[in-house]
Amino acid sequence: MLEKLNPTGTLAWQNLRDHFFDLQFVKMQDLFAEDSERAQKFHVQWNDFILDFSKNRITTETLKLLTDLADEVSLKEAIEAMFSGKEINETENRAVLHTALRNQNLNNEVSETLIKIETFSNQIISGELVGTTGKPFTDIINLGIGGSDLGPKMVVEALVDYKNHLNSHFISNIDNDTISRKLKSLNPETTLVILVSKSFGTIETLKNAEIVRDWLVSNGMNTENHLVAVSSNIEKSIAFGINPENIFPMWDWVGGRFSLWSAVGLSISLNLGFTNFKQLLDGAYEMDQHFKTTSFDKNIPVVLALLSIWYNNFFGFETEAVVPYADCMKSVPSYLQQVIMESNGKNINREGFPVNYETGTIIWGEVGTNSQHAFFQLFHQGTKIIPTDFVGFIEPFEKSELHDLLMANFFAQTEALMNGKDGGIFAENNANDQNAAFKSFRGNRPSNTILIQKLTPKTLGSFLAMYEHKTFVQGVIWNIYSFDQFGVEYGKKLAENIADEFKTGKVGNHDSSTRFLLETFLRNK
Ligand SMILES: O=P(O)(O)OC[C@H]1O[C@H](O)[C@H](O)[C@@H](O)[C@@H]1O
Repeated sequence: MLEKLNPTGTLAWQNLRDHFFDLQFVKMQDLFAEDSERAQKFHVQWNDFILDFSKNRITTETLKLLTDLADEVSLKEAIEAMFSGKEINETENRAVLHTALRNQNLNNEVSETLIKIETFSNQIISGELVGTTGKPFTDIINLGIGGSDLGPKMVVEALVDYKNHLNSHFISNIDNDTISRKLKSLNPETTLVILVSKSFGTIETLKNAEIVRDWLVSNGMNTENHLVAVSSNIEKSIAFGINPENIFPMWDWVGGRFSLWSAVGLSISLNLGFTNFKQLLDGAYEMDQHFKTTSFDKNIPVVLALLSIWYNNFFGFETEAVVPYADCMKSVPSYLQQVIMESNGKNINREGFPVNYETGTIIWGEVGTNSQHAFFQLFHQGTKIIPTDFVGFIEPFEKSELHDLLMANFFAQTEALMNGKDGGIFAENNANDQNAAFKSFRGNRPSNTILIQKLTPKTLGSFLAMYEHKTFVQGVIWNIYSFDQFGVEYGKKLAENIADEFKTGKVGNHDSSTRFLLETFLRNK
């Protein structure tokens, strides 16, 4: 399957370590001054994308050594193993084939499901399929959590300009106040509910589903007309009362956090129309081809992954940020948190031993310019360095001068982070200002600029696949399994035990802190 190679034992890693000692204090300002071709050397132009990665603490030698590392850990073979459906999710004995969902030449069940999604979406959007009382649907609730929520929610929000008349609602958490507030605002006659759960065993989704089912029934609705499910567990979906006709399948070879391309994206297709959903898949497919066939030094996901490894494993920068300059992309950071941190938050290598190097990066972010007015102070002058992906679009959905102002900020930030101001606190020209030390900053703070022509279903598809593949590359290099999530599952189990204790009112065997808290909760509720 995937090779089991400790990356720190490779020749490339040793070379990178030596190279790091030479480069650790290098200033990007000097690298730019020395080489007028730097931006030319360190950028990739592909389809509607430009990745400018020249504002990083790298030289040509760094990129060479990083791609050597990718070669030495057999990244090329790993990519082929994933795309060809080998069981690279070895801890769960599963293939990892979300890429097959965007390649319709491959798989019959995928094409059949796509046709089912298309037909159903058209019938709901046109009003051909109606609720129990004969009224067309106006509102769609997506009930799911984690990968069954974050992806579709983020896409529907990001592509708001492509949305049709249907109102979309996403309910994920088991917060009674949220769901009851939401249901009070909706008309059951015109509400369609999609239960999305790969396992059909996630307590949050099942509890919320029961509440919504009761709401429909108590309002005289026939649930067959209002409830559909997306799940790989057909039996449990039927047992819950979903008409088999209304079940959209998914498969164990699609991980939850990679599932928006499957029927989990049904709410995308309903809210944006099937044609746009298909465009999203096509964009991802094109990124898949780029990832599969392009040499590593020009391969966008690979370059992003290698840079992130350079900072995480050699400079020791623990977190990285993503800052999209488009309000509608505000859920992108939380979506990426699941993709990246659930995948690579692992400390056991593929041989089953603890790793002795850093793995999963911490990803966070917020839209620009809002983030500039919130946490960018620390980016510019804090003691920590946060490598940041700046994501911006050349064209807005509607032409406007306001967009130029937004993008002026976008470019200004990466420039300021790299160049700094007044040459740092010891610069001579600061001598006459007693506050000079506070006002100057050293710069040399790395960023990637991801400049995309326009936010469309297609470019969004490519953009999301780009981060999926970045995550995959990092897992391969770190010699960890990126496609299981046993940590999350353990937390679910403990919550179930405590919920049982609440039912009996008896606190079981816990550490003294947990016991104290549970007893206090039970006493005061
Ligand atoms: O789709 P479901 O089976 O309900 O799972 C929903 C979520 O559950 C857990 O949190 C997993 O760690 C996620 O990867 C998954 O997306």
